[in-house]
Amino acid sequence: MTALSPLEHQLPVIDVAPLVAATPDATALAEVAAQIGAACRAHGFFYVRGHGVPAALVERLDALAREFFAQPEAEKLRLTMSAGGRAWRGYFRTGGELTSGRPDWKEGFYLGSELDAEHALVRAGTPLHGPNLWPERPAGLREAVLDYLQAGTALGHALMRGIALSLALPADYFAARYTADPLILFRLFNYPSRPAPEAVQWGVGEHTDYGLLTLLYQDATGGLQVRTRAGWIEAPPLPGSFVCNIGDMLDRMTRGLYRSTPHRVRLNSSGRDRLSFPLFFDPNFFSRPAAIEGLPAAEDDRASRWDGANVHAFEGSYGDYLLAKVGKVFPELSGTVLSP
Ligand SMILES: O=C(O)CCC(=O)C(=O)O
Ligand SMILES: [Fe+2]
Repeated sequence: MTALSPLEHQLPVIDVAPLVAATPDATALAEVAAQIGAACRAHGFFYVRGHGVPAALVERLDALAREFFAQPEAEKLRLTMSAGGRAWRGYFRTGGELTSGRPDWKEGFYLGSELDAEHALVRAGTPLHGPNLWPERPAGLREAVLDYLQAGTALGHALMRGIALSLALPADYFAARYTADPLILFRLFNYPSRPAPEAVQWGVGEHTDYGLLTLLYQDATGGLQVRTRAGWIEAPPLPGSFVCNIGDMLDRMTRGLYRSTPHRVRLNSSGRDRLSFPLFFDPNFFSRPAAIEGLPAAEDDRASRWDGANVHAFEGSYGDYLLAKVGKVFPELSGTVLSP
């Protein structure tokens, strides 16, 4: 593995304004699609700007999330994730998530599309679907999260149009098959600056994301690292942008052409909290992600994958894939959640 590079932006920065525009310009669209295609083939990671998510909304959510995490742990634990049942919503404390088999040094508040208790999927006990758990304080958090989910989901749809065009597919290729009703999961993370126990080496250990796209807001602290083909590089914060990365299902659908790229987060020793908010834009829970026709066969990359999985070979729905992963990450809950 080559040495880490200095803190500079090595990943491409793509202005996606033509994709989110109400009346897109065909030439500009083709140019953005080409940039997205090149970034996905080379890295599976890129920054997006011109995305249309208002800066004021992001700042509001950052301030409210900071206020939430600053509360005493006992207060946060009132919304503990175990109480959230199958919906996988709520708070888990620092050390409560095991991304790659070891505790991560972060605390998190786990959210997703807001479905009320009467929704048919919730009544049927569908895992990962349900009402969010909302704290009493800060009072504005619910509204800010819901606004952000709406804006982030719209951006996810726009980027998927760009990804379809970059593969010479119709712009609605993914929407027509997988994302008319996408699975949206969202987290507020805080990586505290306090020292971790010796056994804990990462804020988040090496992993890939499970679905289609992840849209990540990170504050000004830094710490995200990406494993490119040439070795680990930093993905430092770039104000006003989101980091976008490809998940396992897009790797599967493109037969490995668009790589689900491993990444991790350093321990935070900056002296202040590091906040990050990943929004996971994923295929519908019941859909069965299939390879796009006409692409060359995928290489078997199991040996180089963090989890040894073969994303090209599993059978079943996206929900099946996700539940198998999630049960490993939160062992405390797997018994309750995975039982019928
Ligand atoms: O916090 C970050 O910067 C990245 C988090 C992440 O990789 C994830 O939640 O999948
Ligand atoms: Fe991730």
